[in-house]
Amino acid sequence: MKNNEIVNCSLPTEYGLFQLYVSEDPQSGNENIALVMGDVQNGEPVLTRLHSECLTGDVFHSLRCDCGPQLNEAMKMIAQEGRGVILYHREEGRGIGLLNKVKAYKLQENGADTVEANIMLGFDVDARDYRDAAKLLKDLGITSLRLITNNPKKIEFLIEFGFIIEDRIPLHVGQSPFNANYRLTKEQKMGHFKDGLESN
Ligand SMILES: Nc1nc2c(ncn2[C@@H]2O[C@H](COP(=O)(O)OP(=O)(O)OP(=O)(O)O)[C@@H](O)[C@H]2O)c(=O)[nH]1
Ligand SMILES: [Zn+2]
Repeated sequence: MKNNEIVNCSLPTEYGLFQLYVSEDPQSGNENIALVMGDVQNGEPVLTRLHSECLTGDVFHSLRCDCGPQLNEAMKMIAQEGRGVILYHREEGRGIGLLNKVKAYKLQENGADTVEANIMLGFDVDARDYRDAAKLLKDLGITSLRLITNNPKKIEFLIEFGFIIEDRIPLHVGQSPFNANYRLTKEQKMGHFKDGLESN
């Protein structure tokens, strides 16, 4: 089996200097993305954010979700420590893609919650597959993590994939009246940890 090609360059950001790594899966052609700061191969647990792509939140500052502030906060936390990784996982809309996420948003405007909307469209509640992203993390020589998340499924997956999760760090940002139902559904129907879904 052919190995992934991995390229990198430096990426100065508002939060500090990261190294941008991009790998391409030879079978699927999918690109995987990691922003790395500091020495992440020295065996110490690495502060890590496995961030699911959200064009509307990450780029357009949408208040329908909490993704944009979560990404910014995670970059800030990593910059403060001078060490860590953002894995930017390109499975928009919990894996259903942007077009279908917009269909789901439209259904939500007529009363469905995020889970019901996915089901009405014929999708799993959460269609994400983290394997490619986790592979890039392994390729970067990382084995042990302090994971920034409110989602227990990400922890379960990474443990199954062979990582040691030394700690979980909740995120407390991105709350707005526009995403109150979205956060409530994550807590009540998707099992997300409550601590990060409320303001600090
Ligand atoms: N299908 C669908 N996807 C959504 C919706 N709102 C946000 N998303 C996507 O959900 C993903 C983020 O997932 P979340 O459940 O908010 O959070 P998480 O990444 O699982 O957990 P954290 O690590 O705590 O942030 C992004 O890919 C968003 O595009 C929605 O209403 N429907
Ligand atoms: Zn979002």
